[in-house]
Amino acid sequence: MKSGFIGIVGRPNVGKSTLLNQIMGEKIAITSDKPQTTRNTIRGIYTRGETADREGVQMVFIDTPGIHKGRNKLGAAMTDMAAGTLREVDLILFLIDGPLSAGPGDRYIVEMLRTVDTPKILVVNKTDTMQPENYLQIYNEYEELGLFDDIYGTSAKNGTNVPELVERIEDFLEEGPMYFPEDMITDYPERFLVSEVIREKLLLYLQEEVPHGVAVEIESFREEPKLTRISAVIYCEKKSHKGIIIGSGGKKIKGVGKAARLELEALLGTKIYLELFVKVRENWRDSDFDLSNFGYKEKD
Ligand SMILES: Nc1nc2c(ncn2[C@@H]2O[C@H](COP(=O)(O)OP(=O)(O)OP(=O)(O)O)[C@@H](O)[C@H]2O)c(=O)[nH]1
Repeated sequence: MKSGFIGIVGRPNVGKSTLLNQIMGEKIAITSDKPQTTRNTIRGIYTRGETADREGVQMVFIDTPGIHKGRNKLGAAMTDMAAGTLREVDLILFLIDGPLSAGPGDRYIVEMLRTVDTPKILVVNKTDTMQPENYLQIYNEYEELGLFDDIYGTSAKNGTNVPELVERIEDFLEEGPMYFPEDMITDYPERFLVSEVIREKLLLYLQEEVPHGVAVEIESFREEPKLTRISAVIYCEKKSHKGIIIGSGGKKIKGVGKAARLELEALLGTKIYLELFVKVRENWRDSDFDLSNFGYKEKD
């Protein structure tokens, strides 16, 4: 069979998680319309068994966090993680959703990609929002760079051209082992999934500057026969943020907890008792200790 690792890179909000979910056909990466949602690397594993006329394939997708010029240590650590990923994978999918001339974000990634030998496919996503002439302009602009082995237009949201892209990815993979069991979709521990779902709900319920200064840590995760008990701490940067997260009479935090619990019950297929606490930890985004503690940075 063929197998390999595929890194997905692109500016925040271009649709990396949506594409991954579309390929996998199941919700594993967390999406939201606020940028910088995905802080950790999430893997999706796509396995197609061998049939009479086709060999089997296993693709291990690595969803890198949004690469961007880091203004603080969190941003810089995210960019480092993504750059390291690019060198190790068998193929890079670079997602964009607009012209190169539109902003510095994509240019920054293009410059990074120039330094990496790994084969690359450019994915022009959100074609459902583009006029054909806009698509053509983007296509030409990028083709002139001479950096990509192929260019695909997709709508990750609708699934347009996604199966074709998956087929093309296969061309870049070589004979290799099954890295993971056939029925495994993601190797991320449930704990991580839980913290991401809680964080996603926070992003939905909170406005403006608070969400990105928020981290979620799972304190305990206990599986009982008919119930999973989870207790999680939401860390925020300021005392005033704590008040916003809790809301008057605890309304906000109850809403977050309920929405997270319902989704987690569906995802994990069990009843859940979810307890949420809010704590203030000033400047956690600039602290090396806290970054590694929350799992956003490799420990030294
Ligand atoms: N119209 C349209 N919207 C899309 C498409 N793909 C993704 N989106 C939307 O774009 C937003 C961002 O999508 P994500 O998948 O979270 O983006 P991401 O690149 O993973 O973002 P980060 O995790 O922040 O790096 C969401 O609101 C998606 O619904 C698409 O093909 N068409």
